[in-house]
Amino acid sequence: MAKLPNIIITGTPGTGKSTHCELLAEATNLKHLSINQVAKDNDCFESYDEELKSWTVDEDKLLDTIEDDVKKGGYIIDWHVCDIFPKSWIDLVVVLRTDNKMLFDRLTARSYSEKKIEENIDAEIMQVILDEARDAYDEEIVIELQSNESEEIDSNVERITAWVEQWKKNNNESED
Ligand SMILES: Nc1ncnc2c1ncn2[C@@H]1O[C@H](COP(=O)(O)OP(=O)(O)O)[C@@H](O)[C@H]1O
Repeated sequence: MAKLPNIIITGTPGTGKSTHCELLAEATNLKHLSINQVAKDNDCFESYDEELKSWTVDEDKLLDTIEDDVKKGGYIIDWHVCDIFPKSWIDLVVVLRTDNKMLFDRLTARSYSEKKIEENIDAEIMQVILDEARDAYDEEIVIELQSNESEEIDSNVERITAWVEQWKKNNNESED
């Protein structure tokens, strides 16, 4: 069977991860793996933060749950945490970035608490996730893409799709 790459689409909540992942899954034959959904379906939650109204994920259990599938390749991993996946699983890391004002509007529309909005906006300003991605993976596989306008969604998806096609050519030569 043809080999397929694994891609992480990451970014602060509201930057457009799930929107990009859905379109990318349609454009390629990779599968969208929403880590929030996997954690819910497999009871990978550890503790609940009342103030932030969010769950902490049991990362070991989560990795055990997805390991056999993801190691085969062909997944688009959708999560705001990017640095827990073993380097050997991952071929490309896309970090989505959004202007603070737009991100504020998107998070407000989600009716997040003031504290949760503030924490996320601060994280975006400090480029926390981009730095985590750069620390965890080789520099050349981490790309930063802007996600402010809807036209950018299309061009980002096109660009990543082209990357997938090239990866497939480079990694399945002997099967042609
Ligand atoms: N590049 C963009 N331009 C315009 N709207 C966007 C863009 N990216 C995301 N959105 C909108 O922002 C909201 C959050 O997007 P979503 O994909 O759910 O983000 P995430 O999965 O990162 O939390 C959605 O309403 C989506 O339509």
